[in-house]
Parts: sequence; structure tokens; C-alpha cells
Amino acid sequence: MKALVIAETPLAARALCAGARTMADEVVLVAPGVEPTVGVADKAVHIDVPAGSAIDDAYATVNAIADAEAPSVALVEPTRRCKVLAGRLAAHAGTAAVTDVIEFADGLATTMYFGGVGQRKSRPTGGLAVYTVGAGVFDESAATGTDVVEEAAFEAPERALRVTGEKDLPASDVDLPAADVVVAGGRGFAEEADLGLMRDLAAKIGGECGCSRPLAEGVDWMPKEAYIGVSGVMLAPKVYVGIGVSGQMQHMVGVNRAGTMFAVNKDKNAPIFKQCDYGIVGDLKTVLPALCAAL
Ligand SMILES: Cc1cc2nc3c(=O)[nH]c(=O)nc-3n(C[C@H](O)[C@H](O)[C@H](O)COP(=O)(O)OP(=O)(O)OC[C@H]3O[C@@H](n4cnc5c(N)ncnc54)[C@H](O)[C@@H]3O)c2cc1C
Repeated sequence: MKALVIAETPLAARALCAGARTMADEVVLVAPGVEPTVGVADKAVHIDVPAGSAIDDAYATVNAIADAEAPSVALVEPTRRCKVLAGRLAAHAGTAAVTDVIEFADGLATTMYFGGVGQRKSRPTGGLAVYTVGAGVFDESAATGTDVVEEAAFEAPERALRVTGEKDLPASDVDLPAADVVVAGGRGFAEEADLGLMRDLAAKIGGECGCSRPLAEGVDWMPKEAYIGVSGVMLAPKVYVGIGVSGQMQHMVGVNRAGTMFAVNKDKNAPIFKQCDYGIVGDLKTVLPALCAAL
């Protein structure tokens, strides 16, 4: 049995290949438009996406690789571009992509639906099963493999996207999926300058800073890669600290696999207190400096 992994980032390549190894005898990593991570699969296939073409359009090549390798399972990193490839691959195989898997057990994949209100388990019925899988589902340290890299020629689709311009995004040093400790700020931060209090705490405890969606998409105080939840990043850190976060389900599904959860909120009835292991009721402006001083 063979597994295909499609991933853009090294962390996801390692984690998904480690997971694929538990499902198949042979693992093939496909790296569309990026240098492949080596040592994690039996073979890596690099697709050199030419300038002016979009990685999303690597689907014809990915589908051809899948035809040649005949995998029974494909694990895909849930980046925007890889999701396109997952959907195209599933359509090519005459199936549907199962998205945002949070657990594999007993041949069943668990996913969330209705924004995390419910969970469903599904089992592939034959042919190729295509899954998008986020961070924390597999242990990347278990990845093993060779340094074999093959090149696959980019095959432009008939109606290809044409890249007409590129704009560098401001560099972001946020790497939440890799962080053991995540400190997340919410709308309880009334002013951008107060986020320094959160950063001070994160620095004290060796954490990365994340946020709820309003801080990244509402006021733009944090990078988009930093927002956690059903439409942001899904994490499974060892420690999560939510500060001024109310505990809405769309945010919490992104961290409810954390090992230990802490919350700081001035409202003792905030829903997050029903979900955390330890909570402090108080104003973040007084609690955070006190915590930092005590640590
Ligand atoms: C389709 C859809 C998808 C969504 N996806 C996501 C997602 O992926 N991620 C996400 O985060 N959200 C998502 N949301 C938004 C989500 O529903 C919530 O609106 C959002 O998570 C709330 O963010 P918050 O907890 O920061 O803000 P609020 O709910 O406004 O909570 C702020 C909290 O701060 C506390 N507070 C205020 N002042 C202080 C203070 N001085 N000290 C301490 N505490 C204080 C308040 O008591 C309150 O509990 C989505 C919504 C929809 C409809």
C-alpha cells in the first residue's frame, strides 16, 4: 500500500509523512513549487512551477503522479494552494476530499463540521482517499525516509491561471504549528499597544503569539497567519493561554487539543472558563504585568 503526501512546508511534510508511514508501506512526498524536504519519505517528487504560473495549477502534474504511483491514501497540508490540489486530485479520482481531519483511529478519520459544533467520522470506501490534515495530528519527529528526489515536469492546464503580479507580504515570524506554547490575544485588548503585555508574557514562558480572528481580520493588529480557529490555524500545543478571548467555539476548536489551557478574562462568566484548566478572572492590564513579575 502506498501513500502520497502533498505539502509545501517542511513541518507539514515531516508530520504528514510520519503519519502516512503508519498507513502505508511506501510514502511518496510531492513538493509543488518548493524544495522538497528530504529524509521523510521513500521518495520526494519536486514539481518545478515556472515563473508566471501558479502552484494551484500544478494539479495536472499531481494527478499524473498519483496515476503513476497509484496510492490508496493522500494526505495534504491544508494551505490554500494545497487545498486546491487536494480538491482537484479527489475529483480526478472520482471521490471527495475529506477536509480538516483532526484524528485518525481504527481506519476512521474524524473531522469537524458546522464550524466545530459537531464531529463526524468517515471511512474510505475504496480507491483513493484524500484527506487534508492540519498540525498536531501526527508526530513529525517520527518521520523517516531517504534523500531520493525526482523531478516532475510542470504540466500547464488548458485554462491556466496567469500570474500578473506579485507582492511581498510583510515578513512574519509566526510559526504557531511548531510552537509548544501558544499565547493568544483576543478582543479584550482594547488597544494595539497593549499587545506588548501579551508579548512580554509569551517571551517569559517561551511561547509564540497568536490571536482570535478579530485581531487579525478586524483590526489588522496581528498577521493573518496568527489567527487560530476553524477558519485560521488548527493547533495542538502543549500549552495554550487565552487572554481577553471569550471562548467562542470557532476559536476554541483550533486549540481544544492543547495539553493544558489557561485563560485570563475579566468576565467570570466568559465561556472560556468552562474550557480551560486554569483561569484568572481579572483585567489583562493588571494580570499580565503581575504574571510577568511573578515568573
Ligand atoms: C464562519 C465563522 C468563522 C469564524 N472563524 C473564526 C476563527 O477561525 N477564529 C476565531 O478566533 N474566530 C472566528 N470567528 C469569530 C468568532 O465567532 C468570535 O467572534 C471570535 O472568536 C471572538 O473573538 P474574541 O474572543 O477575541 O472576542 P470577544 O468574543 O469579543 O471576547 C472578548 C473577551 O475579552 C474579555 N475582555 C474584555 N476586556 C478585557 C480586559 N481588559 N481584560 C481581560 N479580558 C477582557 C471579554 O470579557 C470577552 O470575553 C468566526 C466566525 C464565523 C461566523
